[in-house]
Parts: sequence; C-alpha cells; structure tokens
Amino acid sequence: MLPLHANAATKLEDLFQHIDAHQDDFVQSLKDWVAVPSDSSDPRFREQLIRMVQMTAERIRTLGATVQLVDMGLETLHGGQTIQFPPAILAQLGNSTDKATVCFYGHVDVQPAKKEDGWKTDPYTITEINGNLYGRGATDNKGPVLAWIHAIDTYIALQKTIPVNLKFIIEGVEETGSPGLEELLKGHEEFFSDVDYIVISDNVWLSRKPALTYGTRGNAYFFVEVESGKKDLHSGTFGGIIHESMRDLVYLLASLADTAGHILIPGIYDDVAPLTEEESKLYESIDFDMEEHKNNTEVNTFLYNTKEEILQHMWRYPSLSIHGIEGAFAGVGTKTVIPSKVIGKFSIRQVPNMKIPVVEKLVKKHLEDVFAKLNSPNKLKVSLEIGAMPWVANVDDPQYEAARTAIRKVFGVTPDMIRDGSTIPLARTFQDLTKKKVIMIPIGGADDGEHSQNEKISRSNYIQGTKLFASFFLELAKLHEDLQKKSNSNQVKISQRIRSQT
Ligand SMILES: NCCC(=O)N[C@@H](Cc1c[nH]cn1)C(=O)O
Ligand SMILES: [Zn+2]
Ligand SMILES: [Zn+2]
Repeated sequence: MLPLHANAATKLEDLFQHIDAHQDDFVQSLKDWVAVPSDSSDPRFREQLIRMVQMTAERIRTLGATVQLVDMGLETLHGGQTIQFPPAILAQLGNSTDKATVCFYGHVDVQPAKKEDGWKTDPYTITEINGNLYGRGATDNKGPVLAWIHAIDTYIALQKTIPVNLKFIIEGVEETGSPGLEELLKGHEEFFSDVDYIVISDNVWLSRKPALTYGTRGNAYFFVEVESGKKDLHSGTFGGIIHESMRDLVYLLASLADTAGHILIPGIYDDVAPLTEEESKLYESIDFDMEEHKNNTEVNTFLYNTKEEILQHMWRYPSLSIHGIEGAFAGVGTKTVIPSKVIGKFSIRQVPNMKIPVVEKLVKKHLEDVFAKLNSPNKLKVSLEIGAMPWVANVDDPQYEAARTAIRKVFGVTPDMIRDGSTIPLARTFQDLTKKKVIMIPIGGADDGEHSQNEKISRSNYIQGTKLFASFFLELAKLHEDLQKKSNSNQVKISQRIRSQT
C-alpha cells in the first residue's frame, strides 16, 4: 500500500510522460472498440452491441473496479417483436471517505454507419490520416470513454494513488434516447448517494480552443396528426371534393415559425430568461469563427450576422425545427395520391426558464386555434413525444474550477466556457434526481463530425484528452480537500456555538 499522501508526490509530468509513451497502445484500444459495430438503432447489430458492453465491463474490471451489469429488460420493436436491451454498467473503484467521488457517464453504442453512406474509409476500422483517427464512435463516445479509462490506468501503471474515488455509469442505448436510464437512476439511489460530481464527455469543442460546457438545450418533440379517413385516395377521382389532410397539415406546420426563424406560437417566449448585460458580455470573448462555421455547415448564410447572435440562438434561445411528415408521399416519381393520415413532426429546443407542460399547452392551443379557422372536418391530434429539459451548471462550482486548472496545465490556455445547442437529456435528469454536480468536459474537436460520415477524433485530442482527465483527478482532489477542511472547521464552529448555547 502506498502512503495516503502519495498524491502530493504525484507529478503531472510523470503522468503525461506515461500517456505520451503509451499513445500507440491507447490508439490500438480505440481500434479494438471501434471494430465492434455497436449500432443501437438496428436490431441486427444487437449481439455486437451486447458484446461491446461486456467488453467495456471487462475493461473496467481490469482497473480493479467492482463492476455490475444491470439487466435492462426487453425492447419492443415496431413490428411488436422483442429483443434484449444491452445491460448497463455500474462500477466503482475506491471508496475512501476522505476523497471526492467522481462518476463518469458515457455510452458505447454508436450511430449507424455504412461505407456506402459516403465514408472515405471503412467506418468500423480506425484509419489514421493526417493525425485524425477516422471511425464510427471515435469521438461519440468510445474515444472519450477510453480516454477516461486510460487516465485511471496511468495512475495504476505508475503505482500512484488515484486521488479520487471513481464510479462509472456506462450505457448502450444513448443513441436511441436512453430508454430505461431514468428508472435505472431511480432504482439505484444508493449508488449515487456518495457521488460528489458527475462527468460527461459526450460533446465537442466549439473551435480549436479547448472548452468546458456548462449548458445544453432541452427538447420538446411533437407529433401533429391530421386524418381525413381510413384510406388513401386518387387525386384525379377525389381531388376537388374532399378536405385533404395534407393541405391542413402543411398549413398547420407553416403557422409554427416564420422564415426568419421566429417562433409564432403565442406566449412561447414568455418564460425565456432575459439576456442580462453580464451574460451578454460572455459571448464576445468566445473563440468562434462564423465563416469557418458556415463552411463546415455548407450553407450560404445564417439567420444572424454577428458571432454573438449566432451563439445566443444556438444556446440560449429556443428554436423550432420541422423534421418530417409520416404518411406523406416521399419517394421518387410522381405518385398522384391523396394521403389519408399524415403526421407532422417538429421539435422546439428548450432553454431556461421554459417549462415543458407550459410549452405543451401553448403548442396545443395554437394548433387547435389555427385548425379551427380551417373549418376542416378532419381529425386533429397533437401529442408531446419527448420532453427533455435544458441543463445549465454553475461555472463557479468546484468541478469547473478544477477542470479549468487542468486544461491550463495540459493545453496552456484558459478554456472557453460554452454551451451546446443539442440535448443530453440525462444531464438534467442526473442533476434533478441525484442532486449531484454535473460537468461536461468535451475532448473532441469542433470538426469531429458526430453522427456524420467520416466521424473522427484527432490523435492529439484523444491523447491530450487523456492527460486532461488525469490532471482533472488531481485538481479536483486538491479542491475537495480544501472544501472539506473549510466545512470541517465550519462544523466545529457550529458545534461550538450549539454547545455554548446549551
Ligand atoms: N451530443 C449530442 C447528443 C444528441 O444529439 N442528442 C439528441 C437527443 C434528442 C433530443 N431530442 C430527441 N433526441 C439531440 O439533441 O437531438
Ligand atoms: Zn454521444
Ligand atoms: Zn451521439
């Protein structure tokens, strides 16, 4: 056993040197993981997905952790058949009462990927080109999960005391919306009871500069269904004499937002937190190249012309997107059908202090009002399918201070404090259910292409990210020790006061 205060002797340079020296091994591990097509959306890959979760559990076990595979039950497919959900991993390494406990949440399932989709290399074979490691899951989320594991491995290899207690929650169905995860959290309250901080590394930087993420938008996803009858009809034979459901629906969808991106649902902006002068200043200093972002996005113009407006509309204002119409003719050719039942799909990204039940009411009221003016005999149905709340952290919390210091030590710069316009529903769920402090520490680059063809993580981000996590453990331990001393001395003061009162 090493002395308790071996921490103090743990030199960052030793850790960094070890990580640099073993980078090829770390890349090889990523190769092995990416080689497993753990696509959670396609049942045909289910065996591989379950194997991926088991491999991950085994890997975490080699750290010396206690690992539990939690059965997640059966998934019901669209056809009604059922298949096994992959299990979730709960693991623990270390339980010293004088150390902070950090829980890492990540996922080892991936988005679908086929070479024919336009990949330059085989998506399941990590291929290094110009310092980039291409492969499905490289950045989302296998690379970051491995970086975390390798950071821990480094302490073990160098026989250093790990400065924090570690816990893991790793799942295999994040890409399909984490079904069952909330129940898992609710059913394992004791697992989270001693957790101080939850770390998520499932997003990317905004630019070439390292960043910490302190907020994500939520999402309210709606279906709006219009039904005229039970069967599709011929537009030559029936066109002109019936109320077409598709005509009603496009009218409804068009009423949701204008072409400038402004949402037209009355009252929708009422709860949006006003922009304070203080917050407004935050956006000026962020490293963000609008032109580069435009090029990456492959569009001609954005809705806004300044960096500040763009960032605000990605992060702190709601947006409404229309995603598709189920039941509408969407194929090639010139089919002359009148569809009977069509379902419009749209979603509204949520920001503080919007409330899902309020948004639901406003959307339903608006669509019903617009529909009433159409004098249509068709049936209208509006339903909320997903209600994920936004998440915002306090950037003055100790986990952010520790991560900022860690970034300075690895990259020599102060990170940009960023938000993410997309949604990690679990972030807010973690915060609300477990009451623990959440931080997002992205390690991937802005151009990693999550969910896209040619997803990658750069070797440099992967290796520096490993150093960042290793250094984060140390910084967090230092801060936690200080905090504990302070709270202990407060505790003494309080008990003294109580004694003096009695
Ligand atoms: N790191 C990005 C994670 C991500 O893409 N999450 C999805 C989740 C979601 C929100 N509503 C439906 N599904 C998204 O934001 O669309
Ligand atoms: Zn992810
Ligand atoms: Zn993803």
